[in-house]
Amino acid sequence: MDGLKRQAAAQALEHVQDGMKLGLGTGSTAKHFVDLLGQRVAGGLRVVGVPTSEATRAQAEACKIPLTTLDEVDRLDLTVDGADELDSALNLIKGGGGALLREKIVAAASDRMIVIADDTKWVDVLGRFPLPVEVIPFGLAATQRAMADAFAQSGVSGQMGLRKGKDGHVFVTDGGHWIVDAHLGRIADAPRLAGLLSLIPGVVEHGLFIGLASIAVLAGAQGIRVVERR
Ligand SMILES: O=C[C@H](O)[C@H](O)[C@H](O)COP(=O)(O)O
Repeated sequence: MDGLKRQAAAQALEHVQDGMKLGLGTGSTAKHFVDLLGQRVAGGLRVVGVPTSEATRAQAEACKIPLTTLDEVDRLDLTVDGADELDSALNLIKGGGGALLREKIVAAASDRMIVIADDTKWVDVLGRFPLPVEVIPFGLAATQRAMADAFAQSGVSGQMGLRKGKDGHVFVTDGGHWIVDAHLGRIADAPRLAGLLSLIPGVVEHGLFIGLASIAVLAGAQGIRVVERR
């Protein structure tokens, strides 16, 4: 699986040109991209990157990739990031690693977003992967009740769980928030659910990325498949 992730990352690297401003994704697939990009930078490629997490920042610094921020640059040319699930409309579930908020800010500030993944992430309908929703700790129960209402209005239901870290404590995001994972199974109308979740005051951001990805590079046993958003 790791080999497939690296193949997808290598293919995405072909879209990178000298002088580009890049969004650098987070997760085990994006990690390959940052690693390969670092090799190109060492070979003379000139780019600047905006990392989508503290983990990616640390990796990029170790690879000597020049970094910037969204305060210093206007738009980014391209973001390359992984996904937990994607469908044929190139709508995504992201946030399995807890980086969804910065990932979405960076993707939204980019002219293009390329999603890199092994082809097990490709699904007919989003939702088998639990949907991460980043929330403010204050008023958690009220936020979860509002989330349950949003689920009902968009025709889905399921258990919600507050994410815990490996140490058993509540997982805290880079932004200091918590994550509720919603086990919905099948999200028939992801754009509608995305809109409803965005209206809830205690929800900082959710892991549905609607209309942000322009290209998906999927690596599988049969080779690489490139899908463009219609
Ligand atoms: O928060 C994490 C990100 O959204 C990741 O891009 C996503 O979880 C996919 O990660 P991986 O490439 O490790 O499967």
